[in-house]
Amino acid sequence: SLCIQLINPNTSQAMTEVMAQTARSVAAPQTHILAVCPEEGAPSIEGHFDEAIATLGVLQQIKAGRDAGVDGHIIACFGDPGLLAARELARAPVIGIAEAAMHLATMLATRFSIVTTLPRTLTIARHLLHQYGFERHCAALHAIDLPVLSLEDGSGLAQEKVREQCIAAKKSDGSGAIVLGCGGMADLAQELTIELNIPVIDGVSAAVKMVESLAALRLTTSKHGDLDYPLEKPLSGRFAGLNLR
Ligand SMILES: NC(=O)NC1=NC(=O)NC1=O
Repeated sequence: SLCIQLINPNTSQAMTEVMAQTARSVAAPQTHILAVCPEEGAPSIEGHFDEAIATLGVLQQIKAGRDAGVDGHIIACFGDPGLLAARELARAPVIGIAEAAMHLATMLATRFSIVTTLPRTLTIARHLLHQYGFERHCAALHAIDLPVLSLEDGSGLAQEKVREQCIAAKKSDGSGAIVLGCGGMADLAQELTIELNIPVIDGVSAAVKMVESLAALRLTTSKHGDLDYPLEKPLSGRFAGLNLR
C-alpha cells in the first residue's frame, strides 16, 4: 500500500479537509492520504510574502513525512511554494498542484486557461508557467477576484464565480481545457468538467495520480546534482529541526 502526504501550506483546517476528501475520492484503494498543514503560518496564501512564510512550514512537513517514510508528497497550494527546496529535502516524489494540473492540461488540449482567486496571484501563476515551460500552452489567466478563504465561507459565492469564469473562458479563450488555480477549488473540477464538457482540472487530484504513477514505476526524486540532499551545516534555532541527520 502507498502513503501520500498531502500538505496544505496554509493553516486553514477547512481547506485541508476539502482537499483531503477530494484526494481520497480519486486515490487508489490501497493508497492512504495523510493530510497535514503547518502548525504555524498564514491562514491563506495570496502573494509572494505569504508564500515565503508558508515555505518554512512546508519544509517542516516534508521533513516529518520523510521521517515517517511516506511514498510521496503533494504541495497543495497553487503557487507550489517551496517545491524545489522540498525536493532537496525529500527522497520520495514531491508534486506541486499547479505543475500537476498544467501537465495534465497539456496532454488533453493544445491550449488551457487558468481560473484562480485574487488578481495579484495571476503573476505567480504566470511565473510558474515560465518556470515549467508552459507559457505557450496557456491561452489566458482569469481571477474570480475573491480571497482564497471565500471558498470556505459556505456562501457558495466563490464557487459560482469560478463556474462563471470557466464558462466565459471556454467561450473566449480558444482553450480546450481549464486549470483550477487554487487548492480550495479541488472539489469543483468533476462537476464543471461534466457541465462544460471540457476537461476542468484540479491539481490535487492530478497530483495524487502522478505520485501513484511514479511510485508504480519506482521513480523517485533525483538526488544527483541540485536536488541532492542539502549540504550538512549547523542550522540554528527554529531551523535546527530541519537537519536531515
Ligand atoms: N492562487 C491561489 O489561490 N493559491 C492558494 N492560496 C492558498 O492558500 N491555497 C492556494 O491554492
